Amino acid sequence: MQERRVDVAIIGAGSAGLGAYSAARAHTDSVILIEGGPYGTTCARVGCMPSKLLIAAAETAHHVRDASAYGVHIDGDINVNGRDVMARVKRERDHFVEGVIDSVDNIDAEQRIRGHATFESPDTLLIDDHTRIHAERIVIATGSSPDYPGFLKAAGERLVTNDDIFYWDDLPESIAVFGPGVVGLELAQALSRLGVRVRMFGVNGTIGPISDPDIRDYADRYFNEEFYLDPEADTRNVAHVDDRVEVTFVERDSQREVTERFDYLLATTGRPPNIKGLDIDRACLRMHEDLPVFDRYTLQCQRRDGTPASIFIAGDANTELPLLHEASDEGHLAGDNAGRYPDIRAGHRRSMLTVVFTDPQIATTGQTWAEIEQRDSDSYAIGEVDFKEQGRARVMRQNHGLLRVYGEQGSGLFLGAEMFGPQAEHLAHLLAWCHQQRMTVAQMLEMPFYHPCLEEGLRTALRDLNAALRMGPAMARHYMENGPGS
Ligand SMILES: Cc1cc2nc3c(=O)[nH]c(=O)nc-3n(C[C@H](O)[C@H](O)[C@H](O)COP(=O)(O)OP(=O)(O)OC[C@H]3O[C@@H](n4cnc5c(N)ncnc54)[C@H](O)[C@@H]3O)c2cc1C
Ligand SMILES: NC(=O)c1ccc[n+]([C@@H]2O[C@H](COP(=O)([O-])OP(=O)(O)OC[C@H]3O[C@@H](n4cnc5c(N)ncnc54)[C@H](O)[C@@H]3O)[C@@H](O)[C@H]2O)c1
Repeated sequence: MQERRVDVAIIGAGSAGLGAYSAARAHTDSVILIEGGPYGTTCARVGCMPSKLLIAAAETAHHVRDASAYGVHIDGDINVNGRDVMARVKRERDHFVEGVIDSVDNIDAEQRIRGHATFESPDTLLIDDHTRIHAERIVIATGSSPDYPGFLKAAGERLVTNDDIFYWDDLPESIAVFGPGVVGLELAQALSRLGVRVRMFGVNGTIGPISDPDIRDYADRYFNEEFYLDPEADTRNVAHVDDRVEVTFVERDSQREVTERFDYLLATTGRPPNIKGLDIDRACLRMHEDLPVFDRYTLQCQRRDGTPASIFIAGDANTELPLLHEASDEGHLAGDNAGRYPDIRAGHRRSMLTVVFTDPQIATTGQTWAEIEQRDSDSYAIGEVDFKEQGRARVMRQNHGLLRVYGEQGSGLFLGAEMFGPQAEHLAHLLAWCHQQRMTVAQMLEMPFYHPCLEEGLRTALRDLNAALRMGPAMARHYMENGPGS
């Protein structure tokens, strides 16, 4: 067994771990980055990037199919070639992975090590059975992994997760998707638009990160126009039959028990943090529901007696906001604090922003409806816009969706928003920036709004909210002052 002594050890060379490495290096050369799996990060290999590549192909197929509605007729059959689709997904994915691997290659070989890390004590890590690392400070940046309930294992080899599908050479004919969360919705709609027969099953009625019931119901109706989605499914059986998957379920509308066969069962039922495999009990940390207790501003964990530990936790591993930009921010913060320990600093945390790349997109920012409705009912107000009559959305045949904005009575502060709407990624950024600047709804309405743009829909929702806050005039219907459809 080799023995090493370092100032800072970082477990995991994903997006958070790489950020932690560069921040810790600003304080000391005595840093080691430990990776137990392949280099390349979850985001580039099996996450953000390949999923967006598959969605890009699906959007293209969708636009081509929709072209005749504009009078643009594409003669002949539209042929989605699954092998070509997957070849591009993998080629571009590999390009992104190579970029990450290049940056890892630039790290001094002495400062990185391959192998699975476990705690031997609060300041000692074992790397497989070949190295013992004594580290003054440790950053846990081990990410998360797909997990699924036991009954899905009956699908045998036909059970797949996001770790598998971006290695496919071709598209399947059919797929049953369990879990209408963020991963599931993006993949189910993309596969459906690429011609795959999709059925999607949930358990508790939730759809993605939407907590606002009006938006959830809208999204439920909309997705069901494209593919079968039952967010509260009654699944009776899953079996592996003739090298396919057989799912028996109660069909949503007919309430009949139906048995259908699929090529694959895709489990997108959540991604718990990679904490269990760390022998975390030997780190002697204070735990809550199997996770180390940590401070979100410093990412520092606590010892069992409640005093600060020299262990930090960043990225999906801490489960707070399992998103790429948060993993990267948290990695830098944890690495900086591990480097400067014990003189640690509170880091800047941004306003919450999530985007789901379905069509229409789902986005949330600031406080969610679930947080808002915890308040006294007379302390907030809600404004909304339905995109059905929104001018630019109608021009683009993207006039579907609902945007709801929340504001504080008395102060007029903008509190947050949830939306299911066209190009919501852009509207959500504007709203997140206003939220972080702590703007009032009235201040937001003082900003320029170009015509004809989707942002005019946002202005309608803000005017509606300002009126509900009793800080602006009541909404006028068919108000044409700002141009048609605004
Ligand atoms: C299909 C999919 C689509 C996504 N799309 C988006 C998106 O569009 N936008 C967005 O913001 N986010 C998206 N995400 C989420 C985003 O990918 C993650 O939040 C982000 O990659 C987390 O980074 P991380 O560094 O915490 O984890 P990772 O990148 O997973 O890094 C953790 C690393 O730790 C290693 N490791 C684990 N345990 C050990 C151990 N004991 N010893 C040594 N090494 C270990 C792992 O091998 C891994 O390399 C998506 C996720 C998925 C699955
Ligand atoms: N666009 C993005 O930013 C993006 C894309 C993908 C993933 N991510 C990140 O990855 C995280 C993990 O995503 P995820 O979709 O794996 O998890 P998730 O927690 O978002 O969704 C899991 C879904 O599975 C459902 N579910 C649980 N048990 C089930 C069962 N037995 N049968 C059917 N459904 C069941 C849950 O109700 C939920 O809807 C997200 O929280 C997100 O932060 C982000």
